[in-house]
Amino acid sequence: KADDHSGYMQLALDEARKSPPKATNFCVGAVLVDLSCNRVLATGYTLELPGNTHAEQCCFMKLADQLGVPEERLKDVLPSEMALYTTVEPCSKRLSGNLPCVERVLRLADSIKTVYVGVMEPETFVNNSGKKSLQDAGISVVRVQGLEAEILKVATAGHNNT
Ligand SMILES: Nc1nc(=O)c(N)c(NC[C@H](O)[C@H](O)[C@H](O)COP(=O)(O)O)[nH]1
Ligand SMILES: [Zn+2]
Repeated sequence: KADDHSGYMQLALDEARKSPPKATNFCVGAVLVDLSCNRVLATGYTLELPGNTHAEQCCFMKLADQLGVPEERLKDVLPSEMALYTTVEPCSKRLSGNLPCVERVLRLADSIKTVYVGVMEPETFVNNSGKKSLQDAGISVVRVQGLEAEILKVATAGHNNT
């Protein structure tokens, strides 16, 4: 159904709420969906897994773990029709210097057909969007409207919102 997107984005937002607020990142939630059977294969939220992990990264790491492969081999075992829902667009630059999520998504470009985002990344930390590199790789980037205020409130919970 066309309105599945807000359902999955709401699910991603529920995940984001679990993320421990931090001043140096955003609290984000992500959901990986197998479109062929409309099933959630993995969820993730910022800092869910040890280290300075991002929500999208956690989805991929958890799914790779479930499928018994390293994250780098995920592209060989993923179903061919996936969608990634993430409350904030995948990062294309990280102040920590860790591998941006756009790069992680690009590795899976044969499987991930569409990335649904709740908001584009605010310019708090970096001011470039990975939208174009995703689109250049044939991945659609679609805004899911309606949850922006809630998503941003959760995302910036660790920021001194003076
Ligand atoms: N899409 C997305 N998912 C996340 O889970 C997350 N935390 C961010 N946040 C983007 C922000 O730009 C980076 O958090 C800062 O640039 C600091 O970089 P680190 O997170 O320390 O690597 N963005
Ligand atoms: Zn990221």
